[in-house]
Amino acid sequence: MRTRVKICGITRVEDALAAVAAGADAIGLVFYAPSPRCVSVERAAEIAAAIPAFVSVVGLFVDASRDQVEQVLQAVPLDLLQFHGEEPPDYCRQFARPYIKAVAVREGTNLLQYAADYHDARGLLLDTYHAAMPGGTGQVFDWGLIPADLARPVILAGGLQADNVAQAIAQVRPYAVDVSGGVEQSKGIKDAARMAAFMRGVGNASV
Ligand SMILES: O=C(O)c1ccccc1NCC(=O)[C@H](O)[C@H](O)COP(=O)(O)O
Repeated sequence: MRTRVKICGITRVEDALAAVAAGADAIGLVFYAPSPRCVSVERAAEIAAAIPAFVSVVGLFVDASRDQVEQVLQAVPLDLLQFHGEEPPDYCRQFARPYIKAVAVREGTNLLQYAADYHDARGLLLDTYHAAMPGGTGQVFDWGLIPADLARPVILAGGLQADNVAQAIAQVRPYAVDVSGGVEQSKGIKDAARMAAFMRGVGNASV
């Protein structure tokens, strides 16, 4: 099965359409005010309305209040929620949407325990730990820290780009890969040629 691809941090309709044209399976919308990739609810609704059938729209939150998530859900037809902070399992499963849980990985992170705790997550998104940033770091982590027998689908993130994604897929064999900074021309502005090159990199992976 081809490795699925999510392109995260989309802020413009034209970038969303370019991601779809390049072959992305999902796009991510960031609802986290400190991020340079944060979108308003109005902009998110506009982007989501432009996405054709069979491409998923994922809403990313970082330790948001329940009310904030519900307000977004009322205005934006999200297919999936991505929780990118310290949200506990009961928080993640209270919404009428499936979710994926991001984990900031570093030496000592017990991924087997995360897989058990978030047993109903549709995937664990493994991203690079950074003391000051919850995500979008542009940095790779040590893929050797990922156990081979993780009980949830692995979505690999962190510093992926066209020239390392095939190696990442060959080594980790994730269900999906997630990219943001590696396909941008500047923060929040995607680059159509880089997205296409990234998709070619995924296609070149031997698994
Ligand atoms: O993108 C952000 O600014 C961001 C801010 C806070 C939490 C999460 C955020 N992004 C999540 C992601 O898009 C993933 O972490 C991303 O795929 C990995 O980013 P990158 O290393 O730039 O590819």
